[in-house]
Amino acid sequence: MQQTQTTPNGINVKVCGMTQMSQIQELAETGVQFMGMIYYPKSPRYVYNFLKPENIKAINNINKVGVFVNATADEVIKTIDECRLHMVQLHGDETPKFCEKIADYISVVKAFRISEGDNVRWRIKDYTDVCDMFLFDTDGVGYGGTGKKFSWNILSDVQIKKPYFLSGGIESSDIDTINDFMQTESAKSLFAVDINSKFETSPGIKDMTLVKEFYNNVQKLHK
Ligand SMILES: O=C(O)c1ccccc1N[C@@H]1O[C@H](COP(=O)(O)O)[C@@H](O)[C@H]1O
Repeated sequence: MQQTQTTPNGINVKVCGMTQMSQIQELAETGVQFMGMIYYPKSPRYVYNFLKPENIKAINNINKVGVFVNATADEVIKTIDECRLHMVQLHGDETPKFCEKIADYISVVKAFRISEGDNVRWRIKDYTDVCDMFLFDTDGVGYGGTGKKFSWNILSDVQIKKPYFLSGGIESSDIDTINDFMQTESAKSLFAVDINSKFETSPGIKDMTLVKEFYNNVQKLHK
């Protein structure tokens, strides 16, 4: 079976922090383009607390994104092979050199945890030539999955030359704001929205009714 096709004219959806095989299958059947699994042992969504590599490897009907935080290159590469990942999201303090090394093996999404007042242009500049995509999340305590809302206006006036994921505390009620954002210049390279903790009943367990409703609403949006 083929993994999910991405959306050419609208935007894609990534559901991150998946830990339940039945929910992963439900996502794939719904048509959701990307599902993320957290390979960070300190996260309550650490995927190996729930699933074995051989079970993850067997999933072949949705794009599988592995989320890592300051892992070694050996760990990342071993996991790519063990779980047959399609993409990795580097969500820690990885250097451009590290991203470049991993990009020799697989598509790399570099995540930036951004605070108010950050110079986004400066933060991304050394990564543009060594990554495939970017992801923008909110800075906060810990590395991610905090549910803290990202201020999308931080991206205005920044020319982002890579397709990017918008992330950080996105919830169902954001659909109109996403629509408005999609009409702006900043959304030219917007590739996907990334949802996580705001769609959970507990860490790693998604409210699938809420997820499907959000996905269906996003499919109706166009730039
Ligand atoms: O979800 C986690 O536990 C996590 C841990 C470490 C790094 C990243 C993590 N998740 C990523 O965080 C963003 C935002 O999530 P939220 O919407 O604020 O809950 C999301 O992209 C996940 O990929």
